[in-house]
Amino acid sequence: MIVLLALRCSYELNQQNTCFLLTQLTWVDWLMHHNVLLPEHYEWAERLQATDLFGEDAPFVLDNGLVYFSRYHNMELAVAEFVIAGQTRKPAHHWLPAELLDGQSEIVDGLFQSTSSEADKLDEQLNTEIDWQYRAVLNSLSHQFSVITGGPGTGKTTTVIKLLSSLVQYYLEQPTLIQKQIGQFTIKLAAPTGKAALRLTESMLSGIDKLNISDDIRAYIPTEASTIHRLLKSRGRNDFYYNSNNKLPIDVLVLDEASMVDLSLMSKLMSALPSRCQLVLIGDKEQLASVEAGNLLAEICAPLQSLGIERQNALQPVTELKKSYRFDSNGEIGLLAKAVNKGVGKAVEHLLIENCLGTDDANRQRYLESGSVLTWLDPNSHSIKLIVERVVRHQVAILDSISEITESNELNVVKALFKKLYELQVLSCVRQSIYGVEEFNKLVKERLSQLGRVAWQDEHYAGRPILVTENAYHLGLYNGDIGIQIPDPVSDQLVTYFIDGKGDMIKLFNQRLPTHESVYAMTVHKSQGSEFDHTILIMPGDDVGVKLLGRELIYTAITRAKTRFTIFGDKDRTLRAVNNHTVRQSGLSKLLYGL
Ligand SMILES: Nc1ncnc2c1ncn2[C@@H]1O[C@H](COP(=O)(O)OP(=O)(O)OP(=O)(O)O)[C@@H](O)[C@H]1O
Repeated sequence: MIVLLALRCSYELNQQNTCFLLTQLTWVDWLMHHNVLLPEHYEWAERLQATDLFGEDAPFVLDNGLVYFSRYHNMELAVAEFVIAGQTRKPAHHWLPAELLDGQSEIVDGLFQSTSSEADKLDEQLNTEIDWQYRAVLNSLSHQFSVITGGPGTGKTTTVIKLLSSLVQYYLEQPTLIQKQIGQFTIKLAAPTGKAALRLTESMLSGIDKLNISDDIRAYIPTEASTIHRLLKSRGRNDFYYNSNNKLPIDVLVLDEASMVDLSLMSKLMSALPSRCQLVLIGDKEQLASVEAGNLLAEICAPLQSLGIERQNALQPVTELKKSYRFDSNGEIGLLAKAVNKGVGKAVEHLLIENCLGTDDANRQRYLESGSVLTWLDPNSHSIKLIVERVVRHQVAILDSISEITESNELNVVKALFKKLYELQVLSCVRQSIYGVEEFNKLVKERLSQLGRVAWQDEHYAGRPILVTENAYHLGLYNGDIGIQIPDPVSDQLVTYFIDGKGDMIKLFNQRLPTHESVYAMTVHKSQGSEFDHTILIMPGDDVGVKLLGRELIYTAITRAKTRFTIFGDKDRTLRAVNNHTVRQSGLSKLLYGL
């Protein structure tokens, strides 16, 4: 029994579940069919609890019919306790006025009056459309723990800036003497990966400029985000300088891309926050969940599903921003994202069929080059070549620009190359297997070498785009960073260039590069937190586990596209994935909301 339970718990962790339902011991059925003598299903709970395997200081926990390794149960309990306490408490900044708890704030009203468009104001007056950004600021101002979730371009960063600027304005309203007594008011920004931290840094810098925030308020709002590991000062695997015994000296933490954070890291982070610290999670609850166990953001946002009209104006800790300011939600990418997200197979099928490219190759190539917003390519060995050709042409244009680099125009050319690089990106659902990342990268290199633009045997070559696959803090490079290899105009040696969040150039000789790979294609998982003008999604060419291929994966891929989205995949397999809503077993939403 012990071995079975341990095996099953480990198996579930590999499947990103923190626990499993005791009633679903399908492996036990199998064993029973093979005459291995085990107790009947209904006897398990009783028999197990009679052993010393369950309970305090024991390896397993049975809670609400769910079996956990104790460690994961403790983490879930800790996260649930933190969230429940924070959702029911007002922020510990005692200088915030009482009327905030009634959802009133002249400061917030002022911030929205100057920026809401006339159309938004009219909508608000007519109550046809709630200004969710406004509600989000009030909601977060009145809770110690809050969440702002929303799809791409719904104004999450803009809302965070308004939230932080109102907090700072309230703080600055205190007389200097009181400010001195309160001490320095410290706000920090963090994200789970280095790439996400860089993107947040970029968005904060441009958002603050757009919103015309005054200099005295600006002085308190950070623009530079760090990774969670760096914020907590990682000392190696799962060990941090800041922890439950040595709390972070901060008053507010904004954590972006929260959907990517797993249970273990979130519990570490929460335990390191002092009781005065306000935590605001930002992210898209519909995106792929963390690579490791748990689906935290979606579970914390669970009450949104049942939020009735009557409660929309009441203060609550979780707010969903619904209006996209980046792409037209009624445009084809927006419609497809919505249809996939809601699992409406008929609508997805309709959009795919309507945008299906016929069988004439010349026509298909032309469309891939500069066709409609949405395109669907039916897969066969020939059409994958069309995508390879498209990427090769893009790559050749990059190679041609590289020859223009000189010592005097280096930074500008490198920036232009990165802009070009982000114009097109192929995403694949899988690494290996047919049409996986590895195969696609090989096909592109092969073609470039046939054209004489690359020597097949060279690992490093001019124009090669690379993806960093580990965090290298000492170099300021992180897992998921993208670089391009270019001959250095000074030494003429091949080097790799990166651009950091502040627009500064990092240049490395290849011997110093952290582990990396070519990136003509990357996995959808790796693309989280990035956007590209034209995104091409390649569905797998064979059946991969249903667990892997769900609507969250396809939604994440679609929402990486800024202006064009192409899908290459078998229609039935694509629709099956859209119907597959990945459910991860966990007890968090039960602990939080009894759901
Ligand atoms: N209320 C608004 N009115 C007009 N434009 C807005 C509004 N809110 C945000 N925007 C604009 O929409 C764009 C996206 O906003 P923002 O970067 O805040 O969204 P986001 O949800 O953080 O995006 P991301 O998908 O990068 O996470 C920005 O150009 C921003 O200036």
